[in-house]
Amino acid sequence: MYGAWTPDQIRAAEQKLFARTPEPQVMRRAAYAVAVHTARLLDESSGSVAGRHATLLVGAGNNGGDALWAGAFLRRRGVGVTAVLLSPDKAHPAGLAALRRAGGRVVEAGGPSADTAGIGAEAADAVERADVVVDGIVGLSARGGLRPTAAELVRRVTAPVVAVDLPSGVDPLTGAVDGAAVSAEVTVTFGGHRPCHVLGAGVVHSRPVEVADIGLDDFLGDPELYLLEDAEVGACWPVPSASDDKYSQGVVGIAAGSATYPGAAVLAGGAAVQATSGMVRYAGPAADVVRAHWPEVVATGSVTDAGRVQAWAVGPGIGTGGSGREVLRHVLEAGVPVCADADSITLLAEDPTLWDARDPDAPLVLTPHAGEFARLAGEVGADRVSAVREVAARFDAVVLLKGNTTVVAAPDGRVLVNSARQSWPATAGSGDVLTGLIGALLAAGIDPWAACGFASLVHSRAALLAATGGADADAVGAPIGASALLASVPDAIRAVRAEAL
Ligand SMILES: NC(=O)C1=CN([C@@H]2O[C@H](COP(=O)(O)OP(=O)(O)OC[C@H]3O[C@@H](n4cnc5c(N)ncnc54)[C@H](OP(=O)(O)O)[C@@H]3O)[C@@H](O)[C@H]2O)[C@@H](O)CC1
Ligand SMILES: [K+]
Repeated sequence: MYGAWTPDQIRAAEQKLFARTPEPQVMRRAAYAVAVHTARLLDESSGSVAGRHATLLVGAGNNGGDALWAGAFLRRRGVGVTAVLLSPDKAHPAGLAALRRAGGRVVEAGGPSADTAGIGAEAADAVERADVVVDGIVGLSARGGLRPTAAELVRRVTAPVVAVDLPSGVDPLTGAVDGAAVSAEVTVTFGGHRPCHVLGAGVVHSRPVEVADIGLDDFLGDPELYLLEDAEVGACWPVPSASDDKYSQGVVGIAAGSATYPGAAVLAGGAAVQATSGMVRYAGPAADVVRAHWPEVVATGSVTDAGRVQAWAVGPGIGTGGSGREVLRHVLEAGVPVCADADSITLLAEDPTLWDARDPDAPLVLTPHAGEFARLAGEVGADRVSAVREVAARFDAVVLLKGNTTVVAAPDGRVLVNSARQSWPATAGSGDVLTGLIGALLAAGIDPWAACGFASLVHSRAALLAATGGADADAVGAPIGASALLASVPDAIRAVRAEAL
């Protein structure tokens, strides 16, 4: 598990670090890491370092200071460096002096020669002939979208970009992008990830992210966001031991599907079958169809005669009418962990008396997509993390908000995110598979917050495997349906378990 810290948390840690290590020394360390990664990128993209040209886009604060110092270090490797100053009066004085001492060139972004878009001839030329661009426009103090001159310069960049701390134009806290934003080839950050590296559009704009050690770790404290790694999911994924039988590994009940929509039952039930070796019971009108697809499932027509289970997964395809309502009520009264998805979320939103059926001691997991979330608690908005955290606390439930970045909040405020690295899971029925996975993990006794994290990671890996045939997020893939995703679940589990060895 690793973390991401908010700009406020980073700043608080930074102040403590400065009491131990003088600020200029910290900046030089950060800038040195930027220079190392810039030289590496130059080497990779153009085959050499000395004799190449780096253009620094320099804003008004310390982010620009980092870029200027990095430019000074690059000069020592024989790189030609031009700094383009967006706010000449506010450019970091010590960084500017260091670059000039090292023989770097400094030009203004605008000035008397500016074209109709506000870009001076020298700046336009520096951006055009760069072999690499270092983005020091703005970092942790970014507010709103890029200003016009910065946005125009960014639009003109064609060379690979090293983003300092975060790609300019990406909101540091939410990862949202409003207008132009840098798309980095690599982002070099300091001490730990920022939320924008792991949320929303920020993931695509910043990756891969290199975290440089500048001594900040000692002061960071608990992160705002947690992220799981394949190896720990693999290490914790429940598999049978020598003493296990079908009951000891947890029995999950699937209450999904209908005569009109049997597919939801087949997908959710199939996911539960493949997630663990525990037993799967199905209860609902699609019993025959489920049996035909998954003979190992013990299927009955109604939740009232389903038998004992250690967890329920309820909702996909049950409808929002009276029968769906009674199914949900029965499941909520059962006193075992429940994963409520799809129609059950709509039912909870439309009929608040259903909450009264809930056993307060039994964990509840809600897995809405944005539309279901809006029905339950209003529009998500740009700050998805805060919105999900608030709803988790309000309903005393673990809430998993689906999306390209899945956000999972526990009632105590802990938030876990899973960045899918690609969008292949965005297909009909994919959510039903996720629900089955979570249900099986709940039945196996996994903590609900962790179960959501494990399931969403394996779910996104399965989608990637199904679409591309491998684990490379940048590989060429073909569109998949949920059945293909489901069929890749065992391979995805094997892959994460292999990482744990
Ligand atoms: N903590 C760490 O780990 C370390 C941090 N370090 C570095 O410090 C950086 C933070 O520096 P910082 O606080 O000086 O602010 P920064 O982000 O450079 O912004 C500067 C100014 O830009 C402006 N501006 C705002 N929004 C804008 C927009 N949308 N588009 C254009 N301009 C915009 C606004 O100025 P204004 O023009 O409004 O006066 C703002 O004040 C951090 O990211 C890291 O690189 C390392 O050196 C050491 C280790
Ligand atoms: K930046």
